[in-house]
Amino acid sequence: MSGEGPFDTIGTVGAGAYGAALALAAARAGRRVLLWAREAAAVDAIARTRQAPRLPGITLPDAVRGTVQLADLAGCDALLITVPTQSLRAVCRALAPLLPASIPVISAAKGIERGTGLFTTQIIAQELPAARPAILSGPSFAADIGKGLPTAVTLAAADASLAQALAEALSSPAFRIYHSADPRGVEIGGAAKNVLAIAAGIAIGLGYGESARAALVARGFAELRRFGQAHGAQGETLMGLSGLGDVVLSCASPQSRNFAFGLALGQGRSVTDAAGGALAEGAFTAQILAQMAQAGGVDMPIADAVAGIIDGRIGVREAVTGLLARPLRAEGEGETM
Ligand SMILES: NC(=O)C1=CN([C@@H]2O[C@H](COP(=O)(O)OP(=O)(O)OC[C@H]3O[C@@H](n4cnc5c(N)ncnc54)[C@H](O)[C@@H]3O)[C@@H](O)[C@H]2O)C=CC1
Ligand SMILES: O=C(CO)COP(=O)(O)O
Repeated sequence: MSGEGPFDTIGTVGAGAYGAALALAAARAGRRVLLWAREAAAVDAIARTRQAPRLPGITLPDAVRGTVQLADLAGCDALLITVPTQSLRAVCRALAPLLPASIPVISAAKGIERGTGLFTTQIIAQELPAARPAILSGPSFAADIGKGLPTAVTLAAADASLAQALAEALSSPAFRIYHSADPRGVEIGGAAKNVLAIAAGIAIGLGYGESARAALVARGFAELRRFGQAHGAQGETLMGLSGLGDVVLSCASPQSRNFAFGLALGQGRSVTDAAGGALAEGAFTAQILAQMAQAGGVDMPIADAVAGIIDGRIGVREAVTGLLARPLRAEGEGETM
């Protein structure tokens, strides 16, 4: 026993696809859930139909209650924040005067903040200095969680006993949460895999085939590991669910919005309409990831190519030609993990 908890009531902040899915997962784990949404229409829909608008066809149990009042979250034992990375700071700032000290605040966003280069647990630490930040990440489509399909993710916090207690409180038979004391490793995997998924989508959209995709995924994962190593991530974290696991899922499935965004780019759609209104976190992270890599002397040609395409610095075919023209070298050169 860790002495943490009990985590009877969980607040989920953001009622998009993943917020609704994690609210449902927490309810299946036996928690009461308060689901905060910015949009009153989402809360109304949940009350009337028991369905969240962004997770259609999935019934939320009565243990999940919606609210538009941020202050209602003050009574929760832990929070799960599921708003996009670039909105996380604003949401934490609004929560700051409301939350009790030491409350665990778990980010489920997968990205890096533009302008600061901060990971999501660092944003939480800055804006909610009395809270205890954690991160939940790993291969898990909201729709799969919603349907109760088997899913496994990692929950990490600097305090290992907190990570374990939260993982136990939120796990259920079909939603298995492994725990870790390496939040940086977990959040790097989630952020970088989105950029790699865009690259994989581009390769398929261009018609380059499955062999090219496999090569890109393997070389992309080598980049992710180099970046992780430079930022103090543990090798086993990067090789685990939140790193390799999510790279495999997101680079292989058109269900991934990041992959679908890349696919549309490869098929000739413009950056402005390739996402089709869906959230592709990698489009917001690519540039800052490439900048951080460059500043730290980490070679990340695939992330750099994706950033160049999104910034309009380089065309899709030109970017791929550039990758293919790189000098051949020994596999594993410069990698020690
Ligand atoms: N959908 C999925 O399968 C998964 C999503 N994630 C991550 O979860 C995060 C959210 O993704 P989704 O829920 O899928 O996106 P979504 O687009 O379905 O929903 C995002 C929600 O955030 C809310 N929001 C945005 N800015 C806000 C702000 N400033 N204040 C308050 N609310 C705000 C929106 O109203 C919306 O309800 C992303 O970082 C994503 O990478 C992680 C794993 C799986
Ligand atoms: O992170 C995810 C699966 O683990 C969801 O991927 P997308 O955000 O690309 O849809």
